[in-house]
Amino acid sequence: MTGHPTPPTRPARLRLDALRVTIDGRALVRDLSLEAGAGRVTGLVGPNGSGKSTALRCVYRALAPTGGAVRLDDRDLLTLPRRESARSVAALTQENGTELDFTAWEIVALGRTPHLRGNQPLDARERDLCRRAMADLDVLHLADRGVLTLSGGERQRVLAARALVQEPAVLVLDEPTNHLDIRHQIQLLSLLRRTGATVLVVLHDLNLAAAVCDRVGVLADGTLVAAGTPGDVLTPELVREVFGVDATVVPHPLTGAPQLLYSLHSLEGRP
Ligand SMILES: Nc1ncnc2c1ncn2[C@@H]1O[C@H](COP(=O)(O)OP(=O)(O)OP(=O)(O)O)[C@@H](O)[C@H]1O
Repeated sequence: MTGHPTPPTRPARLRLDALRVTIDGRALVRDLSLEAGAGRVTGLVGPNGSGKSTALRCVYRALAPTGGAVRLDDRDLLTLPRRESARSVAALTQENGTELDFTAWEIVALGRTPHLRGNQPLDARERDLCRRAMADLDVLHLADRGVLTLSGGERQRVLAARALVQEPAVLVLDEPTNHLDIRHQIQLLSLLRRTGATVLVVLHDLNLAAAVCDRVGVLADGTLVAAGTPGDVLTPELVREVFGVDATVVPHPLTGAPQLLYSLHSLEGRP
């Protein structure tokens, strides 16, 4: 055996092109067009039920859209053989099954599956890759633990390591900071900026989105209502209109990124 056939993938430009999802006559995503630049971090934000996860599910092919296309560079992702799209796109989502009682190491190693043939074992580079991803996410000490015994945050970090070792061209993440304490939130988001992959990430925390994203798309009721840099998009007017919340926006004193300040009175006078 002379090593594995698939070299680390280069980032690809990801384009959602008039993406539409209709289920039981209800439009969950309406003609969504959004570009995630190669090697850039693009965020998707919006209220509960606005269609963020549904759009993301089309990208990692858990759901076939009713219309439109998902393009990787100029290839139509949805017509690629599953194995090929699995090599290009890694997903960290709320529906990653970890019900099997594998060890944390085994779960992370599964990230290499799309690159392997049959029962081919990991080579030295791949084992090193797994070790480094686990160290980066602070879970190397948990390598021999069964995932079912891990806390929510520990498990989330193991799944993040699994997505990273896939060395994908595109990384899609649905609320990746779920369960994570603030230190591990910052650790994961700063890792995202360093992967070099094209990242499309759903975040609820607008301040984290402003800190990590090059561009942000805002969904409301399945429709893209704004897209641009966090500074252009995350304005008090937009937050009021889309989320129904009064926010004060100030520049972060160290980075200049917009930071939204709320108070318990931010809903006052609103239905
Ligand atoms: N399979 C389905 N069948 C019917 N309705 C669905 C289905 N999947 C999602 N929906 C509905 O579509 C809407 C959008 O759901 P989606 O999960 O994409 O929202 P979201 O923006 O990710 O929300 P959240 O912030 O709460 O995670 C919701 O009203 C949801 O109830």
